[in-house]
Amino acid sequence: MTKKIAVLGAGSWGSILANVLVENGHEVNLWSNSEEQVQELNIKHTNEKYMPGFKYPEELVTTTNLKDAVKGAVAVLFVVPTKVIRPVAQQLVEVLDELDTKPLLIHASKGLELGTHKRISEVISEEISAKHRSGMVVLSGPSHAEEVARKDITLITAASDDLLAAKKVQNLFMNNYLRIYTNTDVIGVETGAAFKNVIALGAGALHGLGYGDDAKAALMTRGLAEISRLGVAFGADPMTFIGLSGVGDLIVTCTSVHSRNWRAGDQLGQGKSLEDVIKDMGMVIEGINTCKAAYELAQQKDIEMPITQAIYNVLYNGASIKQEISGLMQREGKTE
Ligand SMILES: NC(=O)C1=CN([C@@H]2O[C@H](COP(=O)(O)OP(=O)(O)OC[C@H]3O[C@@H](n4cnc5c(N)ncnc54)[C@H](OP(=O)(O)O)[C@@H]3O)[C@@H](O)[C@H]2O)C=CC1
Ligand SMILES: O=C(CO)COP(=O)(O)O
Repeated sequence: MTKKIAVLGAGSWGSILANVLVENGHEVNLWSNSEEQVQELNIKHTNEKYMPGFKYPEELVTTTNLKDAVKGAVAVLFVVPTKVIRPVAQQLVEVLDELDTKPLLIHASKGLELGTHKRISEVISEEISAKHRSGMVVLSGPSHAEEVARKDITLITAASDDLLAAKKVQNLFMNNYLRIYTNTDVIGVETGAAFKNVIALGAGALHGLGYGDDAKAALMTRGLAEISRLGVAFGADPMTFIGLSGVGDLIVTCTSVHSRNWRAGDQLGQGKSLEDVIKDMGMVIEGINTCKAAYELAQQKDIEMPITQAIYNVLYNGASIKQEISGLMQREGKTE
């Protein structure tokens, strides 16, 4: 049955998830913060900055008016960078109050809020109370917009404390190339999604420096140990980290040329400055802020996270990547 859905964020992932929903027969309003992008999407049905060469369906409606986008929507999907989740939620709650509606809220972003270290669903729930929403679901897992755009096979997770709400999201998004699994470990799914971006920066850096597959496997394996350690300290179920939003997303982000985090690390490894990497990427590199949040949390909770600390030193203290790798290798011998 056709449902009206609002998608907030017209970047690579937001616009492609909106495309999936249109293909699944839903009425979709995509909210953008740029009048120029709205014109491009509504008239030419393209989004050259974020998804070059892709043709969007004519049925997709893009607008800068949040109220128009949300009016009548049974679900609202956040797909904006983590750093603007709170201000966007603050804008949305005003509109929901005015419209007096209570949609299902979904988010597909990956990160932790800087400063508070809160998970994205926590930030949204803080700004939009139960009075203005009918549920909160996290959509996450190994998925690059570029591959979903060409209908490659992709499997992801819909996580919620409320299994019925997760099942609704499963039904909205599932089709013959996108398969959704439900999950009730929201903390595990969100922390796995956030922290894998930090390790992906490291995987890219190893590639940029010319290291091989042994080093990549080592980083991913010991990186997963750090992700699980910190996630469990948040209250996650350790088993979640061997699922799609854990090792699944770690694999795709540490090995794919589509990953902005991997590409950023690769360029750092080749000697480009962080400032230039950010400027030239033109898209969000979530791992940079998440690394700071993860580093601070590890310090606060006294959790051993040597790889995260090394990446933090490179990003925030101007340390040399080679020296950090050497420091990691010279640590005293450990039991696995
Ligand atoms: N790309 C992917 O394959 C995947 C991405 N994700 C996650 O999805 C989230 C979004 O990523 P992605 O779409 O790739 O990012 P992009 O950098 O491609 O796009 C971000 C979009 O958000 C918009 N935006 C930024 N600030 C605001 C604001 N205040 N109000 C409204 N819109 C705003 C940007 O607009 P502007 O052009 O004005 O900057 C841009 O359209 C991230 O957390 C990412 O980790 C998850 C899975 C896959
Ligand atoms: O989360 C992603 C893949 O699952 C996208 O990763 P990047 O943000 O590094 O492109």
